Amino acid sequence: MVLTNFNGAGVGFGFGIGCGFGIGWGFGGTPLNVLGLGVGGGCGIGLGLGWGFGTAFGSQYRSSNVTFQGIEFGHKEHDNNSEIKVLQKGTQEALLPRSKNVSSYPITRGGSSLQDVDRIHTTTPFNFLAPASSALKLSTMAEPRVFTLAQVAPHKSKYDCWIVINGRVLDVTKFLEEHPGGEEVLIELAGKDATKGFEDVGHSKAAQSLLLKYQVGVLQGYKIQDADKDVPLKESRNKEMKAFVIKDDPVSKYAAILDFFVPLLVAGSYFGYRFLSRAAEVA
Ligand code: HEM
Repeated sequence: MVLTNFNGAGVGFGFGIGCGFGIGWGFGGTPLNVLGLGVGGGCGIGLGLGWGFGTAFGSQYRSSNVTFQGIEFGHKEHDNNSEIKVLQKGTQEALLPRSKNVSSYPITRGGSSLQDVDRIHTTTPFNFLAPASSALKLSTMAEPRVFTLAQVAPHKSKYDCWIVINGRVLDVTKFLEEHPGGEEVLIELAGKDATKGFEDVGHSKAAQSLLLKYQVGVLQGYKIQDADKDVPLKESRNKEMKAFVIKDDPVSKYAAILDFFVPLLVAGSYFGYRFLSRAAEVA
């Protein structure tokens, strides 16, 4: 669970006769479903129930899972049992256990024992996370650009941020703000080999597929397997995602609605009761 602070438009209730200010319950954040303390000013009508608009301040607990292109990113346990499908020359498919790191398949150090491996497909629909365009760019590249660590090292700022993961040289400048783990970790490792950090976190398969999107070359001493030009590359089913979407916890949404209406009901009943008893007295 993650605590999120918000400050958004709110609705407050004021009690009094005539005009007055009230402190009550408010909604804020986007979408307007977050409960917080609201401060509102309003004029009383009739029995003096005042409504006002103000600002709501508060905190909301949300699930730490994030949704990216409609897919929930969790932790590595999510896909521990899944398998990786590796297409080999021709149409034959081979299944490899998940325990092997997907990012190590298409790239091997100093020549490879996986000469027949052409391209990675996953059994989960994560292919489209690395858009076809970038996969195409990589797989059809005659020779990927080769960099030494010394050449990667100068790209170490927030505005020009490269890291190396499993021999892939990645330009993650545009990914910094989107990274669910925060931009700081990436900036800290900018210009360096971040393989250990990346693997220690236990990134999901989806995260590993994302690496392809940011690859600009390979580290000297590593080699990308040739892609099989006969296998057509599928176009991305989804458009490229611009931002992460925080998935709201449905429970807190209902709780917020309940918290909003219960006080309203109580106040309504009280003023209704007073109105009726006064009417009975007059009669
Ligand atoms: C291009 C490289 C990277 C990509 C594409 C990437 C992607 C992601 C994604 C998609 C997540 C969400 C959780 C998941 O699906 O695993 C995540 C979480 C995270 N990443 Fe990365 N990441 C990268 C590099 C790194 C590096 C180098 C570090 C640190 C050394 C790091 C640290 C973290 C942390 C701390 C989290 C949060 C984990 C949590 O919520 O428990 N990431 N990353």
